[in-house]
Amino acid sequence: MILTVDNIACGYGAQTVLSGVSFEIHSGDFMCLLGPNGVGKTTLFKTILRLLKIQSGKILLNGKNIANWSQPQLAAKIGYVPQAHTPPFPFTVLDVVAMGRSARLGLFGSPSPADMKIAGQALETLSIGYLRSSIYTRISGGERQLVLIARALAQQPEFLIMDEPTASLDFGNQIRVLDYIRDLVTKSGIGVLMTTHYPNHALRYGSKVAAIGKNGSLTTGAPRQVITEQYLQDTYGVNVQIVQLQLRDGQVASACIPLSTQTASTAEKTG
Ligand SMILES: Nc1ncnc2c1ncn2[C@@H]1O[C@H](COP(=O)(O)OP(=O)(O)OP(=O)(O)O)[C@@H](O)[C@H]1O
Repeated sequence: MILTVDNIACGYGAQTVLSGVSFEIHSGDFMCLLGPNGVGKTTLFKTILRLLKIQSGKILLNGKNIANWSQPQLAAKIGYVPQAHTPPFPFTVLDVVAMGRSARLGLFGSPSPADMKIAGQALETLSIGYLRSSIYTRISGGERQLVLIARALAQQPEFLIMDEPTASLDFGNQIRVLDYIRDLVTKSGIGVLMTTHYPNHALRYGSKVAAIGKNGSLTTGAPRQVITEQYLQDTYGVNVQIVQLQLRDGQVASACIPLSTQTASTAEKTG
């Protein structure tokens, strides 16, 4: 299965946020999307999910334009993990996760016992089965994020679009969730597109990276080719060094170390 974003422009009303965006995600890809605050990552996601009207260009699944697909049709293929939010109604965690099943059923479909079982399994997979009867509005922000991931998994999609899924997680849960997503990609062949503000997450976990620069231009490729010291300096205005390390298990990994908030050129002038 291939998700193709073909030269799209997206935004709000007459205002264009991003244009000329093209990339492909294949089953088994773990693509990390990097870019500064406010550049348009969430806008792009909402456009792919057809929550926002596309301004121009095409989005294709296996070569088929999804422009006229119904939401349940799309939900059977693409799951979405939004940034954690507090909903107005105090649903139980299990009900929230079961909504992932309802997304596939349409507006009037209600989840069957089999759907509730899949929802319960999604909670167990993320080791949060103990939260199933808790009220969603009364759990922590990190727990809510895990519940939203479980909801997307219950949808059993072929692609998963995740908007900063680790943003409110503690260090341990960040690594557990990223490990879990990588396993899911490797074992089940699902394709993932995930935003992160951490270049190290993209270097360590991404099989591909799409990086949006300050001017809205998008570069895609292998993590080490796209995440360069120059990209990070130009985009975020920080002086960084990317180092290669041999890990205890023999693997070689790259990591990005911030040196200071001065750009390289400022550092040269003042140093
Ligand atoms: N509902 C909206 N109506 C009009 N403009 C919006 C709306 N939502 C976002 N924007 C604008 O669109 C631009 C892109 O916002 P978006 O949320 O896509 O950025 P982002 O890259 O996801 O940012 P962040 O990294 O901070 O989450 C911003 O300038 C924002 O102010």
